[in-house]
Amino acid sequence: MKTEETSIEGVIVHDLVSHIDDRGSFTEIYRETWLTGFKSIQWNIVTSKEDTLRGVHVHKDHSDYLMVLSGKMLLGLHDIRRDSPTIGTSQFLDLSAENRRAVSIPPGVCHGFYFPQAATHLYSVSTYFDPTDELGCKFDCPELNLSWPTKDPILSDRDRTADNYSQMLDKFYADANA
Ligand SMILES: Cc1cn([C@H]2C[C@H](O)[C@@H](COP(=O)(O)OP(=O)(O)O[C@H]3O[C@@H](C)C(=O)[C@@H](O)[C@H]3O)O2)c(=O)[nH]c1=O
Repeated sequence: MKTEETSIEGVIVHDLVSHIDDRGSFTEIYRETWLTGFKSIQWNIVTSKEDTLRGVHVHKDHSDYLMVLSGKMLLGLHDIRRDSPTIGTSQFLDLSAENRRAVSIPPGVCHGFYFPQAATHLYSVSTYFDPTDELGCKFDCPELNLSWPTKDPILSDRDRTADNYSQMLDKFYADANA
């Protein structure tokens, strides 16, 4: 397993190694000794229909470690941490069943998951689910500087009626006491 830094401090790409043989493949997806930056205490599996977008969300407490098991995900990232050298930086990463990349996302890095085709992803988190740690904004807020390849994706009610960017920042900094 090889890790790569990204243009956002603390977002790490883990290139997983697949062992392929006549039967299929075998891939280690997590070892406690890998530097995901946090201890995973909850694991989730999520299916999404074609043209679904989840997010954009940001967490004050928990980190995410995610990978795609089938299909593709365009992962949009945007840093709002006041103490980060990469505050304001945005980036897209491509994840797929084929490229076997796992990504660690720390608190304070906004993220949205877009699925151009039906997909299943697996992710772990560093704290148990807490709805009060689920801040976010509308996926197409211009301040995110993320040009999604969709204008009208399938969204949850929460994401469709989410805050605008400045409301999200106000809540994040108030909640984070940053
Ligand atoms: C996140 C979560 C949701 N749920 C429930 C709540 C709800 O009924 C259903 C769907 O939840 P949501 O609509 O919040 O799922 P979703 O919009 O996919 O939320 C996720 O989005 C991505 C972008 C992230 O950043 C994740 O951390 C998480 O916020 O599952 C749990 O039971 N446990 C959990 O850990």
